[in-house]
Amino acid sequence: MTSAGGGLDEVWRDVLVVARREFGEKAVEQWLDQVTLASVTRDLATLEAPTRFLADWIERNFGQALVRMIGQADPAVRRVQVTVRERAPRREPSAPVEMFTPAPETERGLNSAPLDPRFTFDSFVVGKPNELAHAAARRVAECPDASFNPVFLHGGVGLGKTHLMHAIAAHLQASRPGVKVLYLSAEQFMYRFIQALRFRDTITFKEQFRSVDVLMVDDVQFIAGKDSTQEEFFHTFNALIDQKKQIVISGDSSPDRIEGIEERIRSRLQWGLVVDIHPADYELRLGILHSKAERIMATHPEIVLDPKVLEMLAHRINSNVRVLEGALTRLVAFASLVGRRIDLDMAQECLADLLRAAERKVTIEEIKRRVADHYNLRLSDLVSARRARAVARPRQVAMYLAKNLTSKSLPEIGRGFGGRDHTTVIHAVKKIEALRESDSQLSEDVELLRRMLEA
Ligand SMILES: Nc1ncnc2c1ncn2[C@@H]1O[C@H](COP(=O)(O)OP(=O)(O)OP(=O)(O)O)[C@@H](O)[C@H]1O
Repeated sequence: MTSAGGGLDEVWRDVLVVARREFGEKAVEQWLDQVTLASVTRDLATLEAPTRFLADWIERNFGQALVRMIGQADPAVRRVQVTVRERAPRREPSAPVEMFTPAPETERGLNSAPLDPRFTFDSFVVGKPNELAHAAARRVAECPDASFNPVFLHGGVGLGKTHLMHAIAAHLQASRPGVKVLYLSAEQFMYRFIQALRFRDTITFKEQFRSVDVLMVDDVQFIAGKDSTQEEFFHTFNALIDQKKQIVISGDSSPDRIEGIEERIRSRLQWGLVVDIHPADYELRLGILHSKAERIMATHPEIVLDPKVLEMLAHRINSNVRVLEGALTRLVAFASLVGRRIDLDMAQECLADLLRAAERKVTIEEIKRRVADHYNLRLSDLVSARRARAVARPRQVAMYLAKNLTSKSLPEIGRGFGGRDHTTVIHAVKKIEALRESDSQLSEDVELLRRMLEA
């Protein structure tokens, strides 16, 4: 028989007809449809499959049957080998820039989501709240030897998780171009998985994911409640861990707090190093603002910025870094449009809505919940008539916080605590103010609660 040409195609078509009868439509569709008969030389039939995984699988599981089936057309055939089909020249995996460019849908290669060039270690400001997360990220970026596996970064919205993930990927890309890094969001993981299901190409999907050296999945909470995606993620995760490949994952809360995630995944996510990015404190917020302002000034020398504005922003906007950054960007845009110097007046005027929203953020309900949690009380205790110290003191703390962290009036606060009179609220506020001077434990509790509520 010839080594190429129409004869081979016909033989293969006949083989598929027989295979359909023997193995069923589904098996043929899933495995053999992707294969071609490339040559028959003496007793050896050579098939070509698109991937190594598929080639091995077919040789192992269908080899004997295929010898028999091809043998019906050419009785000389005694052996079958399945090789990997050469594709059109692909991107060289070691070409760093290319690795991070999104690929066309049709391409079978493995591509990271694009990285934001601004998200590097150089531009990441380190402070107490994020120093552990930063150290873990640096460690993986400099030495992805899976000694902590997986590394799980978690924290609230806009605190720098994605920034650190991109920084790791960018660092690896620059320093170890031979290492295959795949960075993508959990949503993209799901999308690719669904595409693979749709085009009945889950084998390629599996093979691609299992061939990376470093897998980075951002916002893993996205797969919560999505059963098949979780299942697939679980298998990918295990396969990579078994091969000692580094995995880095980020989520909006620690693995034990992500709802809707299977227990076995939760426990796997906790295997390695779980690090928390805490909300930025005043110093870190100010540091980040200074760093961003310096970068802006470097490219906009015409902008004049009063340093007091940065202090005011760091003080008043404590929701998250993204909002803080947005405020600065808005100021700069405004200043360059109207040609004004950025001082306190201008900032208050330009950011009035944002500053008001930042103040309104904490609610009495949240305060009560946090305080009840902290002191191990029921929410109803805080609005009850009970006067025992174990309940009355936390209630006073909650009122004090409501006075300081919300713009509610004293009567409104009183109403929020079981319809108490505004004089009770004044008493509570004064009491806690005085106790903060003398009782360090109470002072620490209040500070901790304040920080948690402002985060
Ligand atoms: N320590 C930091 N130093 C400099 N910039 C920071 C820092 N932390 C956060 N940022 C900036 O804040 C913005 C939000 O950060 P990022 O997108 O990484 O947040 P995230 O934690 O991934 O949020 P989300 O949960 O919404 O995905 C980014 O522009 C990022 O550069």
